[in-house]
Amino acid sequence: MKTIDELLAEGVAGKRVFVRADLNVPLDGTTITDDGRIRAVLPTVKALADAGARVVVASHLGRPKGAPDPAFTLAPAATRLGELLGTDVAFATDTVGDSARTTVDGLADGGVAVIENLRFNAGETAKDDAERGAFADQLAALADVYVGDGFGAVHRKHASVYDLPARLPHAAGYLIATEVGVLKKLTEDVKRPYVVVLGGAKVSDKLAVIDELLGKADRLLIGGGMAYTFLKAKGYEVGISLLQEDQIPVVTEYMERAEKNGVELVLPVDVLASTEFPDLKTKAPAEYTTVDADKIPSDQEGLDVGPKTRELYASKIADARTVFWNGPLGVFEHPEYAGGTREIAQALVDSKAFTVVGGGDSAAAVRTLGFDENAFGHISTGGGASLEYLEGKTLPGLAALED
Ligand SMILES: Nc1ncnc2c1ncn2[C@@H]1O[C@H](COP(=O)(O)OP(=O)(O)OP(=O)(O)O)[C@@H](O)[C@H]1O
Ligand SMILES: O=C(O)[C@H](O)COP(=O)(O)O
Repeated sequence: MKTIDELLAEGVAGKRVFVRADLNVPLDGTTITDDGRIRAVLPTVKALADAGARVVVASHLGRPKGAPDPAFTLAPAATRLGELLGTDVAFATDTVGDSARTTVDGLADGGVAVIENLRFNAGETAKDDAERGAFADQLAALADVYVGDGFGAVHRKHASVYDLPARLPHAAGYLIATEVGVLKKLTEDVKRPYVVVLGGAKVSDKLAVIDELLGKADRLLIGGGMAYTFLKAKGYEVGISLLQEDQIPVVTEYMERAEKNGVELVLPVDVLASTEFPDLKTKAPAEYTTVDADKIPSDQEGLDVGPKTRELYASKIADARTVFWNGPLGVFEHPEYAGGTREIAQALVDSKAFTVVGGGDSAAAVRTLGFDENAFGHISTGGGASLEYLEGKTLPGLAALED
C-alpha cells in the first residue's frame, strides 16, 4: 500500500487529489454534535494542501436513498472543515454535476473543496458492478490522484471506496495508516485478559463479529440494542426492544459455543425500560423503570443497561489488559439513558488495559460525556469497519489501496 508520504515525495503540486474521507458526523439539525471524524482527516488534507495539491474532499453522510435529500447535506461538515483548517473551503452543491466540475476547476494550488454527499447518487452504493463503475468514472473525471482516508467506510464496497481507486493512482492517508496499525495489534499480539464490549444499534451489521471473537476474546460483554436478541434467545420477554428476530438461532449457537470455548459471554442482568423512545431533540425527561432483564414488560423497550449490569461489567473490565469497545450501551444521546455508556467508559479509563474505542457514535459518546480522549489508548473513527477488521475480513476499501 503506497503511503501518503510516498505520494507527497513524488510531488502533488497542481494535481487534483480526491480524498475519500468519512465525514459522517452526528448532527442535530444542521449542528454537528461531534466533529471527531472531521478532525481525524485534517492531517491528510493539510499535508496535501501544504504541498500545493488541489484537494477534493468527498464523503457520505447518513443513509439517503440515492437522491439529494437536504437532511443529509455535507454543507455543515464543509463549513466545519474550513473552520478547523483556518481557510476557505469551497462547497459543491452536487457530487459529479456542474457545481462539482466548476468548483474543482476553480481550485487554486493548495485549495480545498468538499463535494456534496456521495450517497445522493444511486451509483455510490449500487450492488451492480457496472452501475457503481459508471459513477466511479464520473468521480474519476474530477481528479488525478486518489487518497483513501475514510476509515469508517472501508468495509463498504461502494463506488468511492472500492471502484474509484482502481481508476486513479492511489495511496492511503494518515488516518487509515494509524487505524490499521492499532487494530493490527489486536489481531496479532493481544495481551490477556482480552475483553470486548459490544453495544449500539446496527445489530445485524455487528452480530457477525461475535463469531470470530469467540475464538479470540476472553470475555464478551453485550449491551445496547444488541443485547435484546440474546435475551430473547434465552427465552426472556423483551417487549418492544430492538430485536433481530431472524438472528435468534445464530445467537443461540454463539451462547453454546462461548460455553464450550470457555469464553465468558455476559448479558445484562437489569435494564432501564420505558413505553416510549425518548425525545432526543428536546431531551424532555423520560419515564422509565429499572427491571431485571428477564422481566421487561411486554409494552416496554430496554433503553440502557441497569445499575447491577454496570457494576458487573465494570468488574469484568477491571483486570483486563486489552479492551475493545464498540457501540453505546444505551441511548446515550438522552441524559437519562447515558449512565450505562458513561460507567463503561469510566471503567475503561480506570483499568490499566490498552483500550480501543471504535465507532462514530461510540467515539462521539465518549467525548460528549466529557471524557478526555487521551484517557483511552485509541479512539477509532470506524465502528462497523473496525469490527470487520477484527473479524479478519478483507475490507474492500483497504484491498483497493493495495498496489
Ligand atoms: N437499547 C437501545 N435501543 C435502541 N438504540 C440503542 C440502544 N442502545 C444504544 N442505542 C443506539 O445505538 C446508536 C449507536 O449505534 P451504532 O451501532 O451506530 O454505534 P457505533 O458503532 O459507535 O457507530 P458506527 O458503526 O456508526 O460507526 C446510538 O444512537 C444509540 O442511541
Ligand atoms: O458511521 C459509520 O459506521 C460509517 O460512516 C459507515 O456508515 P454506514 O454504516 O452508513 O455505511
